[in-house]
Amino acid sequence: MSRKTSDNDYTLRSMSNLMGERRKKVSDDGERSLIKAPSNASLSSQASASAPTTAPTGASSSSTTATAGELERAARKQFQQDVTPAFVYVLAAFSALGGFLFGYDTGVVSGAMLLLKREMNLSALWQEVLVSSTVGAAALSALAGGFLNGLLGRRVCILLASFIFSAGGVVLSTAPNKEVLLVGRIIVGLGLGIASMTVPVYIAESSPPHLRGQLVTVNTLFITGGQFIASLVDGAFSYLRRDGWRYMLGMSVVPAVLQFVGFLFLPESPRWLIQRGRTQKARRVLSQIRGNQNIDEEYDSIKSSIEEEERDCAGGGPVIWRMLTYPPTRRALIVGCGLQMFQQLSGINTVMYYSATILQMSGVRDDKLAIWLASVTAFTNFLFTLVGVWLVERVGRRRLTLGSIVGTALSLSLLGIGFLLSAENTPAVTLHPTHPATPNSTCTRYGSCEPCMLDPACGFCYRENSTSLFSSSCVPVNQAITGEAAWGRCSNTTQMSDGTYWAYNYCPTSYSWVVLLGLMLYLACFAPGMGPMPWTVNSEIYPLWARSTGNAYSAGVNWTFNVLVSLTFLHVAQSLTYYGAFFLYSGLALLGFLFVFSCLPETKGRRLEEVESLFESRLCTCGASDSDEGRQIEYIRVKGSNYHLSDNDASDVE
Ligand SMILES: O[C@H]1[C@H](O)[C@@H](O)[C@H](O)[C@@H](O)[C@H]1O
Repeated sequence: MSRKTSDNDYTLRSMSNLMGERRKKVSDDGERSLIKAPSNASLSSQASASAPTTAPTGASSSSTTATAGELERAARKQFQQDVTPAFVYVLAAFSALGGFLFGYDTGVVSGAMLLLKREMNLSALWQEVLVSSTVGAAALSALAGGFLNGLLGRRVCILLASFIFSAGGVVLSTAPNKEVLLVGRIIVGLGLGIASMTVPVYIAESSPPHLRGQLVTVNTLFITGGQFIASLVDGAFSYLRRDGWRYMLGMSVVPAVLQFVGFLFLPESPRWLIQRGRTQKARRVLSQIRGNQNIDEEYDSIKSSIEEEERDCAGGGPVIWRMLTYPPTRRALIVGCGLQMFQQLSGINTVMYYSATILQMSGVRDDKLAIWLASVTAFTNFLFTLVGVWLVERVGRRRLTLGSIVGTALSLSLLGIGFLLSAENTPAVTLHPTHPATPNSTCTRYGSCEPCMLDPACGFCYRENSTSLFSSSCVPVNQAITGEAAWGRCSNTTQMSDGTYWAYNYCPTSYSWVVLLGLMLYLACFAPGMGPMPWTVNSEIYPLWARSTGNAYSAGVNWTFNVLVSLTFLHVAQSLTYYGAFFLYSGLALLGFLFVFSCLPETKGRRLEEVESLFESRLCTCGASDSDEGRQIEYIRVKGSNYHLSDNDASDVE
């Protein structure tokens, strides 16, 4: 608690220990020279210096010149080879199957719904209920997951989640009617909530500090990978005349069973074991996941930090109450929940959900092709999450998130501009037919495509020749099949042989390239930072006693805003237009930037036990109040430490 440790201190200390113990051979310009291990301080200072450094050589008389960066890189590489057994990667990969299921189950439903609504004759309300029931159930079970994690441990919770996923998959694929489908979707949501909050915590607690960010970010890579695979499965099974949705929804059983079996053999988190007093087991697990590294230092540090926590946080009341009344954890919770909220407010799931519509706007009018091309969007999200995995330990969480959210805000504005240009140049309605079947239809009132498209009850029916649109009308939609008009020229299919088209949810435009560019830029900016960092940061900012509760609440916030944003998107677009909606999300992302800028400290390279101290600093002003400062100083006194309130003011508190 009272440790004042610089970034990477642990990693560098361990590196220099290794180097000191064994005098590593480091290859430089093809010449092998024995480099004397620098002390921790000198390694740190060398690392910060940019001038070339002459590395003192031991046996060799020739001196080798290496920059501090090269030295650090070589030492880091050697260190990582020595202390990162393959087991940690296996453990992270099996855990991240939870992320895969998260992505698959949230992604597959849009394609499944296209088939289901036809086969089961689902009303719009039932479709909405089936989609959002999973996300709603996930929000609730994420909250319950906090309690279960503390009680049963991370491993049992992951086993439970994969069991629930498997059961949900079986129910969905065999459902005889929509009521059973709803039960299946709720079951899957219960698994999702538990997995989404447990997996990042489990990976973070098992990883060595220098890999933690990367391995937790792999979980988000699996989420976006799951969404991508789901889009391919949707495309493939959309050709089946009957029961395609059963395969789409049922396929999730495969990764769920794989994860369940894998976790029968994987160990519990060593931190949870120590907290529960199962110290022998914890030591065995630590040795297993740290390979040939000496685990004493890490074990002692976790243990003493838990003992301190138990002493200081012995006060009663539920964990969430203790978190809210203790300034460092309150600030951490605000940062964690705020990040998750802004992730969803930046509109990722509207972009993912409406990518088919956006693609249609760009001229892809064939439904099947639009479904296939939507997988290009999902793939872009996946690809750029990979960039995040690569960057997280290089540039750190804070800079990655800040850069990502600025880019996200700008590309959302570009999307807004694309929609604005399309709206300004929207084609006029030239014909105003009526039909006795829909006497009170609002569709006949509209003079152009834009307002017609924004009304969910109407669609735009138009004929196109090579240069312009002519004979266009706004007609009511067939509520059972939104791909068709209720009557008239466009009532049989979306594209007629004479060049007549039915556009539902979009308008023909020549500015679609701006929208497409905005979409690609959006994903390229969002996916490396704002996509994974909320999950990664949340897995590391809470002390052990508050970790599962903190993650439960922040995951709950993520799911709640997910359902809020995706359910309200069409209504927001209706009242503000599409461009208004995207400008709104852009503004919200800018607010998110201010929030991240003032609240998110850098956690890269620190041991989990050290991260709490970052939220004791006055520099992190989120959630601080005047009375807190007194409490905080008192708290530091109780610890009897010389802890610096912040690195900058360097004033010790006795
Ligand atoms: O981090 C993930 C990821 O960005 C997904 O693409 C998105 O669908 C989820 O809502 C989000 O939590």
